[in-house]
Amino acid sequence: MPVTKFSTPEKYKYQNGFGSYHETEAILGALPIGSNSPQKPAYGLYAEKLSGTAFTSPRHENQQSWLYRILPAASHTPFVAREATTYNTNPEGEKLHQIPNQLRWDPFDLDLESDWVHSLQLVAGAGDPTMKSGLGILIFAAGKSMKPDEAFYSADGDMLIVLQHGVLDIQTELGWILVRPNEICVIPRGVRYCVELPEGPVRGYILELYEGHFKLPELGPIGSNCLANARDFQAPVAAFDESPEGETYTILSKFNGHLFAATQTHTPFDIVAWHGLYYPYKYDLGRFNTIGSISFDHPDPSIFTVLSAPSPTAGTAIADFVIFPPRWLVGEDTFRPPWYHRNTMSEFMGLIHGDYDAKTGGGFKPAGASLHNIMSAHGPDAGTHAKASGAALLPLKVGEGSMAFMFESCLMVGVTEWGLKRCQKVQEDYNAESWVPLPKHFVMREGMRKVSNRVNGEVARGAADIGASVNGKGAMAEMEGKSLPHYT
Ligand SMILES: O=C(O)Cc1cc(O)ccc1O
Ligand SMILES: [Fe+2]
Repeated sequence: MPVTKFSTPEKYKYQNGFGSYHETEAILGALPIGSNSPQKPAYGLYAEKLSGTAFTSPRHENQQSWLYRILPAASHTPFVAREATTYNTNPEGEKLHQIPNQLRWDPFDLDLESDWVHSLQLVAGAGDPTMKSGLGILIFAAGKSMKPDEAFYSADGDMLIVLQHGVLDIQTELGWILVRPNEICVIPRGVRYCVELPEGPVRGYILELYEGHFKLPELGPIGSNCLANARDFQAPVAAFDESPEGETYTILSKFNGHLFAATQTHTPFDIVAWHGLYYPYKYDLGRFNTIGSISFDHPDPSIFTVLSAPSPTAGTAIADFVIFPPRWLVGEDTFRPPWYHRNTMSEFMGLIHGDYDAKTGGGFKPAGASLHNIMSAHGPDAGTHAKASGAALLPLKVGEGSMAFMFESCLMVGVTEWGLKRCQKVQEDYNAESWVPLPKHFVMREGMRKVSNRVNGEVARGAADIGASVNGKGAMAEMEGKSLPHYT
């Protein structure tokens, strides 16, 4: 018998705010007042708590929600393993390739045959969901809606979904979320959902965070606004279905990367009201208030951080989600693209649409990806360098119609067999196309003196000429009366 959905027209309503305590009811009076678990909740509903952090997690990190539903989530048959030999999104099950090479992938194919659950492919990862450590990077490409009698959840982590193509209409236990191009959404660990594809095939990237939760980055001297503003994050309002007699529903669980299924005779989408801090949300990347240098030099890309999942080390993220939106470049006497770089963090990049200003050679395409792992040298390709070092430095808008992004992690990211081989998208000529052609411009000419900076404690002449303070005094004095070129 086909499942009938009785969702209310609340489908496209949201409540705004990041980390806000939300409360919502689809029937007036369904939320208890002044207590969480009354002896008899209104309308015969059951109260159920969904904990996203330990009970004893400090107040500023504690995330949980109270749900008021027709039947508790526990009312189902035991889970049984499904597709045990074929389904694997687990870094432990796959042999991860830890390699120092720069990697770049051609666009991942659309897949018309798969639904959301079966479209998930682990491309890279670090850590282990059983230890709640690390992260997984997945690609999804689906062409079919999940069945209306199915719901899926991941016990492994919070999923940050970066949509590259299509539209996701996601029915979650806590309400509906419509994800459109240039929007992202986060579905927390354990929340059950069903993905419908109202406009055909979808494709994109997922960062699954096995530990902690995403936060807005600190703003430091930037002040109290800019980057992603809290009010632009949108959480669903409660919306529920009722289950007609005789229907069976399947709950699919991703548990340590493997798939399990249980059945129940009532819809999992039966939450009439909820309140709390643990809920799915979406964000339109177009609302990001991008900031940058208005004088000289290219700042660190951390100024483009949308969301950050901190590690216990201050300022060091298990994963940062960073975007490169359209923006003005006005830097004077500045090489404007990203500098050449080796990083203690790993950098996985993707492109939602348009071009990325560090790679103009055409090899980094929408729906493709790149990985510059820990200390893997990278930077602008030869063509970009030639163009940018000779360009007239007029104000320039870059990235018009573009959106590149980066998952940056303090962890060494391993690449799966699928990511390295089976997907057949790895570009063999990435280095050869990008950096090997870089010409050498330096020529040792007559009149250029090789000096050592410090000879018997005295400042060497060559260093003083460029204004370096070699012995902590003296050299800067020579600068007096001179100004740096960008202020002339
Ligand atoms: O393209 C990259 O590698 C990402 C990146 C962008 C930037 O503006 C500065 C540093 C950096 O790693
Ligand atoms: Fe980089």
